[in-house]
Amino acid sequence: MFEKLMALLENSYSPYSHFRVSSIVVMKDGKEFSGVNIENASYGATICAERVAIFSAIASGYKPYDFEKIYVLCDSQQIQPSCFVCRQVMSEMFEKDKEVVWFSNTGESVTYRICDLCPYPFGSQCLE
Ligand SMILES: O=c1ccn([C@H]2C[C@H](O)[C@@H](CO)O2)c(=O)[nH]1
Ligand SMILES: [Zn+2]
Repeated sequence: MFEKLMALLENSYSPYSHFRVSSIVVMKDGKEFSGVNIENASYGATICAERVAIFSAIASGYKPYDFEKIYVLCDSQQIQPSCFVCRQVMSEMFEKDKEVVWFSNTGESVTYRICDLCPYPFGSQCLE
């Protein structure tokens, strides 16, 4: 997975931050979807790699809880965390015991459960 994520970094469109991120989601049926961060001159229009990967799976017809695991690589020697917008999206799409793996560009990784990264999530129950 680390090698795939490193190769995927080449697709990152990050001319403003020069901070490249790649992500791969693995579905319960084994299918994989890729994402990279895609920036914009209107900075707020930027989207993170994690959400591109997750939304790509949804656009292909997958549903919430079809997701098994998400891998993320930041092009940094230190392991970097996903932002809280991505965590919010993960918490809606993944069951709470599923795992997120964050890699540095040296191949080091840490693994967390979604429920530990999103301890008090805003969810559909809040809208009832
Ligand atoms: O969870 C995150 C946080 C940031 N980025 C990207 C967005 C932007 O292009 C760059 C700097 O914030 O990193 C991600 O891809 N995922
Ligand atoms: Zn994010």
